[in-house]
Amino acid sequence: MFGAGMNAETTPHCTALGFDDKRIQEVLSMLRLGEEHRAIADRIRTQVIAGRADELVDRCFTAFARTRGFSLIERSFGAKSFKRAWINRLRRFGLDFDTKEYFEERLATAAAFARAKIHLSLLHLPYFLTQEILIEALSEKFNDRATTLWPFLNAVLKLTSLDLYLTAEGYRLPELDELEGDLDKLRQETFRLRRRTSIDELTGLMNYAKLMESLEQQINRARRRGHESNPLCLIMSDLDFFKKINDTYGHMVGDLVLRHVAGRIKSATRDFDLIGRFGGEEFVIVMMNTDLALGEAIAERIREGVMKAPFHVKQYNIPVTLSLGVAMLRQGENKESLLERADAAMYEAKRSGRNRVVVASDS
Ligand SMILES: Nc1nc2c(ncn2[C@@H]2O[C@H](COP(=O)(O)OP(=O)(O)OP(=O)(O)O)[C@@H](O)[C@H]2O)c(=O)[nH]1
Repeated sequence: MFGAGMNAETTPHCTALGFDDKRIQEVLSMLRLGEEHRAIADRIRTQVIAGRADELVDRCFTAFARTRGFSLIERSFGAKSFKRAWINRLRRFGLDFDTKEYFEERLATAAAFARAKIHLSLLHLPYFLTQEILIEALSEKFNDRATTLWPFLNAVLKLTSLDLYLTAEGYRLPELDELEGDLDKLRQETFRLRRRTSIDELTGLMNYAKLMESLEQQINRARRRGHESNPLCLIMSDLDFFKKINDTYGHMVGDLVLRHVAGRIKSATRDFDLIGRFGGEEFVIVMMNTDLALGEAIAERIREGVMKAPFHVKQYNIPVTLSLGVAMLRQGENKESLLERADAAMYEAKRSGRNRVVVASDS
């Protein structure tokens, strides 16, 4: 609202528009407003405005209230309170113009008007009218004695310029809000897209692309740090006779089974192991700082975790087992070769009866 009171402790509009102490000083020096204007503004308040603020505003308020667009001010802020605020602001003319609070009040007022979609020129008008009132009142008081009058007129012009400048700045705030809102939406969209491109929607595990990217990164890391001290193991696991589950209970139940299996694999592994859905009913686990013996133990734990109890899906109890192949990264080996060896070990587990772990030879 025009001239409404404000909370001196917070200056959010100043902050949003970058009006820190340095920028405030820049603005004041641009307008050549200095210490001497404090004293002049003081004299204007005490010698010209004091006791006459109502009358001075009254002189032009009726005409102002007839301007096109005033009804918008009336609707948004109320004509009476707008007038009262104008009078209060006149009483405080130029008071503490070099403080953050002064800037904040004008910026906040302008932002409120801009948000109410009231045109900037309509808010500029009371400042121009205030300027006119004061020039008239000063001319009357000093009887047009130019040399005495000039410093006062000069202060009135500069302080009005400051108010107009701050008003125009404050009008930018809704635009910034909008930009910030758009940025927020963009961030959310990016986040959503990133999730969609890296997460398997059914199980919440990494999808194939993300899994491959992470595997590549971990292999490079293991290479940099040395295979000996940083062994890397990979498990390829595949549900046994999953086609039968789909055929018996339907594809939707099959999907839920896959989701439950993913959950049990997660519980059987460590927080820092990487788990991904490799394809239909195949899961891959990448384990850093894990040698073949430990890799095998974790694969065993996964197998037992899945087998230990049937999955309750809808009204069915569905037993599921996994076949798993484990391979450890060899010196100079790439991800394709590592995956192939783990896959071959997994097929070996299938061939030799399923529901078991086979370890690929590391030599
Ligand atoms: N419900 C569901 N089924 C899938 C999905 N992806 C693959 N499948 C099914 O998984 C089954 C895999 O069957 P097969 O490759 O013959 O293997 P299996 O029946 O598990 O037998 P073994 O692997 O030899 O033990 C097929 O019926 C696929 O349609 C999926 O996302 N959801």
